Amino acid sequence: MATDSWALAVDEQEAAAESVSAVVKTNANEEKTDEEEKEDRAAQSLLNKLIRSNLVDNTNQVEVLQRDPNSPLYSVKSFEELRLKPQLLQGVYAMGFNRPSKIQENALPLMLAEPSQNLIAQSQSGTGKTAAFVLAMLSQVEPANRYPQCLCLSPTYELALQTGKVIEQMGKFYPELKLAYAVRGNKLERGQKISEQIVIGTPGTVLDWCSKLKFIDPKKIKVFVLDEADVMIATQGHQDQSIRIQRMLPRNCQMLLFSATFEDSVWKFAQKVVPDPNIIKLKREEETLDTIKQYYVLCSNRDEKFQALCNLYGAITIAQAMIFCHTRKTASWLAAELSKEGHQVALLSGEMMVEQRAAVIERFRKGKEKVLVTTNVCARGIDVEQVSVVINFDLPVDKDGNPDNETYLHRIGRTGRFGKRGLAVNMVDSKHSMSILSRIQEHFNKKIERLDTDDLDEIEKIAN
Ligand SMILES: Nc1ncnc2c1ncn2[C@@H]1O[C@H](COP(=O)(O)OP(=O)(O)OP(=O)(O)O)[C@@H](O)[C@H]1O
Repeated sequence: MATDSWALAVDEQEAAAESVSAVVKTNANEEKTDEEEKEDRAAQSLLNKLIRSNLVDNTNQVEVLQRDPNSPLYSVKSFEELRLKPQLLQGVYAMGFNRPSKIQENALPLMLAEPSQNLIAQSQSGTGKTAAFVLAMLSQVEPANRYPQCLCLSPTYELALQTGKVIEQMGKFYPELKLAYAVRGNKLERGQKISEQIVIGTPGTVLDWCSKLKFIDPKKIKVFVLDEADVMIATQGHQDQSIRIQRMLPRNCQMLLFSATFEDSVWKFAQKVVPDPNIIKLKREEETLDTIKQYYVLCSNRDEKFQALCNLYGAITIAQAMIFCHTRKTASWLAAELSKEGHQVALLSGEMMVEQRAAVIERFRKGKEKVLVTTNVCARGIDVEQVSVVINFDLPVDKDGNPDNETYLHRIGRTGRFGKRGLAVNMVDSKHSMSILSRIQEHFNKKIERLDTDDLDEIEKIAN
């Protein structure tokens, strides 16, 4: 154990603490993990929405499986071709959209077809799913009718608000159109009926409003949207509630389900809530290590790692860099030490509120800081395109201490589109982390070269 790294020791301490509480409260702990996972994914999703300034392009193939082979699906190249109502077209252009995104050009003709079609659609975050289903809802709603006709489920209050904003923006040329939020804390008087035409909310409250409290007549719903299905199913409760809501809707109600990822569990859930679906899948772009120069630096402890990082600092700050640590504690420590050395660094940490995190990322994106210190959990799913240097202050490992190859690839890989050159430096400070590095190297079959940070010529070499 003496040769093991500090990070490992921290890991072990944390794991030990976790197992103690697990023994004390097994069931509660399981629920908490579930809840934490949901919060983590929901926060991530919200963060992406807050920091996203435009559409994420995707050059990969779209897979379309149509329910009715006799109605060929052709994708549209312009919003005009969709024959949207004039107010909606106005709304779309007012938002600055010139043409449909890939998922929109495939999904919209299907969602707007007569008779109505059900759809399960998967496409990575930021590709225009929200705008797609908002257009579908707004196309079907009849503003003159003062009762809920479209129902949209979101995993959290904050995500519901974000979708609500899109509905408001896109529907702004329909002055009579109103939106209600079915979220905890939004209390209505008993016996009241909702007059808003679109209701967006979280499953628990929507279920109460449809059944117990009868604020909504589910039989009048024409379009049912289940957004962020992958985030939604991270909580068992949400799945059951969504299914119960779906069962109350009329048979001819259009059911639409959207998800950024499509693991088996999402697929199973999707099939339960969307009968006879058409399916559209847009694959995520593959990341590769082909254009990345990978190095490792051999150290014997955390202080040496810090020293090596300081030696490298001039070279890495030619571009923007992200430094990954295993724990929040290390990240905070490192950011503080770098600041003491006079370096301007930003810290992105799990303790921060989502809004604070979004602000940190925004500043970094604008180049206000050149170095961002963070942990993996925090940075998962965040694409900061201009980052070309990644330092693994701690190598990515899974819960069992094995190499986490997927995270390694995600941290330093590049998609075809951003195929610029990049640099990755891995800090190794024990036999254990050396063995992790070897396994990562073997897994990707890509050589990771040794770098001596005391050798100025070598540092010069990597900087160019
Ligand atoms: N056709 C378009 N043209 C230009 N911008 C668009 C278009 N459609 C959507 N956008 C913009 O692109 C960004 C991402 O879109 P959107 O939020 O709909 O993606 P999403 O796939 O729903 O993401 P998530 O999975 O995070 O919910 C938003 O800022 C949105 O305003």
